[in-house]
Amino acid sequence: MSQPAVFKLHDIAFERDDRLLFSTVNTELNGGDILQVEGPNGAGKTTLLRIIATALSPTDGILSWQGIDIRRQRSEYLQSLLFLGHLPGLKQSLSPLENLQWWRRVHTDQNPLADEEVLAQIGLRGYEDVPCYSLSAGQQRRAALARLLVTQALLWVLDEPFTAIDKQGVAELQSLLVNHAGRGGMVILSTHQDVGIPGMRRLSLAGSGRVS
Ligand SMILES: Nc1ncnc2c1ncn2[C@@H]1O[C@H](COP(=O)(O)OP(=O)(O)OP(=O)(O)O)[C@@H](O)[C@H]1O
Repeated sequence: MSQPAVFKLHDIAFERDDRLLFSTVNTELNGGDILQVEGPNGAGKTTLLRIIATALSPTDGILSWQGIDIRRQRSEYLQSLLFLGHLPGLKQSLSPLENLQWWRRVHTDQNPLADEEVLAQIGLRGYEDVPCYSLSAGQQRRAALARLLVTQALLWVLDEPFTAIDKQGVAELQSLLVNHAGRGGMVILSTHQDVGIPGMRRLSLAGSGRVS
C-alpha cells in the first residue's frame, strides 16, 4: 500500500462575510516539495496560508499531516510547522539578537549554531544589538528570516518572504528554501515575484484553486 502524502489539503473552502473566497482547493506535499500559492490581490493567498498555520479554520475541507486530520494532532502538527506571516513579526523594541534569543527559547530550539553566527549568515552582522524599530524594512525581514536557519520544522509556510529584501537576499533565501527541500523539507510560500526555483509547483487561487 502506498504511503499517504505527508501534507494534504482536501477540498478546502473559505467563506468570509457571505462571500466564497475559494473552494475545492486540493493539493499535497511530500518531502522535497516547494509550492507557490499564487493569485491576484485579494484572491485569498494569506487566508489560505493562515488556514495552513491553523490561525483560521476553513469553512469546509480537511488538512492532514502524515495521513491524519490535523485537528486530531494539533500540537504534533504545529511542532512540524514554521509560519512566517507577511509582517516581520518582531518585537520592535528588542534587537535582532534579543528577538532571536526569545524565539529560540520559546521554541526550545536545539540547533548548536550560535545566535551571532545566525545573524551574520542572514546578513545582519553589525546590527545584532540595534532595536528593530531602527532597522530598514529589508533588515527587519532578514531578522525574521533568521528563524529559518535554526528551526527543525519540516514544513515552512512563508507569506511574501521576499518582500523588501535585496537581490542578493532573494538569491540567498531561494538557496535556503532549495536546501531545506533537498534535506526532505517542504515549503509553501506566497509571492508576487518571479521566483526561479527549479521544480517549484504552483497552486492558483485565481478562481477555483487549481493546481498546476
Ligand atoms: N481580517 C479580515 N477581515 C475581513 N476580511 C478580510 C480580512 N483579511 C482579509 N480579508 C479579505 O479577504 C480577502 C482575501 O484576503 P487575503 O489577504 O487572503 O488576499 P491575498 O491573496 O493574500 O492578497 P494580496 O495579494 O493583496 O496580499 C480580501 O478580499 C480581503 O479584503
